[in-house]
Amino acid sequence: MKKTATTIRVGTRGSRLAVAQTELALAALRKAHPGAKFEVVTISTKGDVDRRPLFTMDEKGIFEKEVNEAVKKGQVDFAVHSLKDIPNDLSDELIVACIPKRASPNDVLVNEKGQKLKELAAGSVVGTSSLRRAIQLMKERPDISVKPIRGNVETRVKKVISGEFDAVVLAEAGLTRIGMKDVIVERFGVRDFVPAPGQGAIAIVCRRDDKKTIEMLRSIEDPRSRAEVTAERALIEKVEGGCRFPLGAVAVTTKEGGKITLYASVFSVDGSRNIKVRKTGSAKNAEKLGRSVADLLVKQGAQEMAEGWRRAVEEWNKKA
Ligand SMILES: NCc1[nH]cc(CCC(=O)O)c1CC(=O)O
Repeated sequence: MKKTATTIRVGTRGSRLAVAQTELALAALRKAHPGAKFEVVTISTKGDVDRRPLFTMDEKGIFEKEVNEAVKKGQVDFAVHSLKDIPNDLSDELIVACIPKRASPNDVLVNEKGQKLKELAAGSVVGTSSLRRAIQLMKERPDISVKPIRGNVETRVKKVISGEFDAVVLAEAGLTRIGMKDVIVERFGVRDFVPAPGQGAIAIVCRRDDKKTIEMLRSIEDPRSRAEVTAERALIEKVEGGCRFPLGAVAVTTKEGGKITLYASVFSVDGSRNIKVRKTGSAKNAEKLGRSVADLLVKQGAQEMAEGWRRAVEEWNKKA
């Protein structure tokens, strides 16, 4: 009798972006494993009813955690996430088994009128819930008003179209993946407007002891992307955990390959101080590069800045 292939269950959040990313990963996996059968299991989480926290970022990854729980329990074989949304301290039973080829890490400005950041009228209301984006916007344009915005990517775009916001800042990767890149007006350079660590990368999480799945996922691993995000995440590991702190970090593989340059940027609460660091190192030792850039940041006072943010965020949360 013909043996039927077992179906591999794939967990994802239900947002349009999460589903699109899962389909992208599956398209690559199907190519590498033509015989394999996949079933997408949408795990609806609290995050999908529009409850992402605002500026607090305290609960980073809570919704992704729910999906990872399903992996742990064996309800699904692996889960597909935005790397940027999953915390460094993954549960011991789980691993990031695969980083597929990363999309652009850049942030972009979205609005209806085709206005670049420089061209927005004074007093324009720009939406973002990221401290990192907010502080970089305010530094460029102290005369605009940066306000928190809720909702998933398409909701945020709708809020610009409806006129509730004059513009929003989003990740180019997310907009592109859900087929909405035509609303992009301006693409910020990663050295001027430093993205979040891991931005643009997809992480596939599975059980550490599931050798078969790990092996299969390895077929779509992109070593360059892995090295880049490893450097970025090693950096946040060493600088105050990264939460509640507007830390930008992006690693860029050099043209010749083999080496990566890691750019990092942190701001003080009032935006008056900005520490920017850059270092190039071997892609083979990406973790070491991340740690050494962290050391450079700390030497220049990043830890004191982080403490300032911790206090400020506590105050905001009390008021919220
Ligand atoms: N926090 C939400 C989130 N998580 C991943 C993306 C986009 C894709 C990515 O950054 O990899 C977004 C939206 C955004 O930041 O615009």
